[in-house]
Amino acid sequence: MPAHEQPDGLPPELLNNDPDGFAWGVWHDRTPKLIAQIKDAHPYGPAQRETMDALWDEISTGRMQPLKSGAHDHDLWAAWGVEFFGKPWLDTPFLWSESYFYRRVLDAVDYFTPGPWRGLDPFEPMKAAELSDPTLETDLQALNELDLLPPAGQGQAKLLASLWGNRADLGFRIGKQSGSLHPETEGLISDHSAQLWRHLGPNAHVAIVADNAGRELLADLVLIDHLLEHHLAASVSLHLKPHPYYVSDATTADYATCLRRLSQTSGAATTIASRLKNAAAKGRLTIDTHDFYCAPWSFHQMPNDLAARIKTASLALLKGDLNYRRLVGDRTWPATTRFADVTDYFPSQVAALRTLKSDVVVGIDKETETKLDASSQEWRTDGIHGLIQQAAGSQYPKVHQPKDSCSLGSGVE
Ligand SMILES: O=P(O)(O)OC[C@H]1O[C@](O)(CO)[C@@H](O)[C@@H]1O
Repeated sequence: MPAHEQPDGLPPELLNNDPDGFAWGVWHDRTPKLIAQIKDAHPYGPAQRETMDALWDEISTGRMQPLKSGAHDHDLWAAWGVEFFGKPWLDTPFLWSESYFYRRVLDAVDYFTPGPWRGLDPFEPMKAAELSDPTLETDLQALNELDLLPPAGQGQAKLLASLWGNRADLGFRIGKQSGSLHPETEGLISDHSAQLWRHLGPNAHVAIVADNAGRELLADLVLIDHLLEHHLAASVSLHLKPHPYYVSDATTADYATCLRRLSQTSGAATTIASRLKNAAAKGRLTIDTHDFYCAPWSFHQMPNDLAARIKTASLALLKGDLNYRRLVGDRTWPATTRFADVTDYFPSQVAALRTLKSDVVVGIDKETETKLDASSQEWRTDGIHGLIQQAAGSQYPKVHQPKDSCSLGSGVE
């Protein structure tokens, strides 16, 4: 057995404690900056500020603590965190701990606590700033020219816009220069888009598991409209986060805000917004969510009720880096591992649209990997490279089986 493999045949999970790993920079560089930004963003009182500072102390010098005892989901996290609480944050898995960090932020700002701060999205000012960026108006006006292309060309352009919209991720940009943006296909290191389109048609039901609000969600909405308008889907369900997460992840409130923003630009954008509202009114565009979308586990542990809903989709389109980590497992997979091999447990046909922002990647051919490794680019994490991957079907042998689905405790869907 190769040295990097675990006895169950899976490569090890990515942890936080590798100074050369991507997670190291997230904890040492981005996290303190993000905490400072959240404290700046709202007129929080001393208790919330002290709790935020204590969280940073705990991460940087202490051991991981459970949620405060009154939290509605205290027991759930207590069970989920049993092997991690009491350990230094750096000694825990990256996927698990980053998710828990965002839960602790909501705790610190009293997001779920009955009282005046309940329900205030700590990341809202950062999301709002993106929607009022003056360059956004020019980008939305460009939709008018797109209308002049033949439908297939429009579709491909909108698919790529939805992919590259994932570059505009607020959490990821903290502490980074905004890298030079590649036009369209430059930077695309794996492209199964032709295969992806083959799953679509007049009777298709598409589930889009969204990632970020702002520019990315706007691009997703434009793509959804295209699918519905051009008979590439009979219906679309848009899966959003049940509460704020990973800074810019889209919630229902963000969806409503983005639709409003679309309708504020005259021409094609307004037309798209009104068609989408119409599709929502007719039930062709539905919104879905599940607490599991903010759980710290990979999709191998997707609860049965969510899996049953996803299973009705002809194609599930998973957006972004975090959904990709959860789909393939946040592990040290060789980059040449087949995408189909690590995703065939998923309840439906699945495609990933992801800008690479963290270490894990699969489905890259050897030649491309060698070329990228030889370049001076940090191609796995620089937020510039992207992929569109789709498993051709289940003709490959299963590499691993889904684990038991996770329990979300009582009171959850
Ligand atoms: O918004 P996305 O594309 O899911 O990216 C989130 C990524 O950003 C990070 O949080 C880094 O800041 C990654 O750990 C994470 O996978």
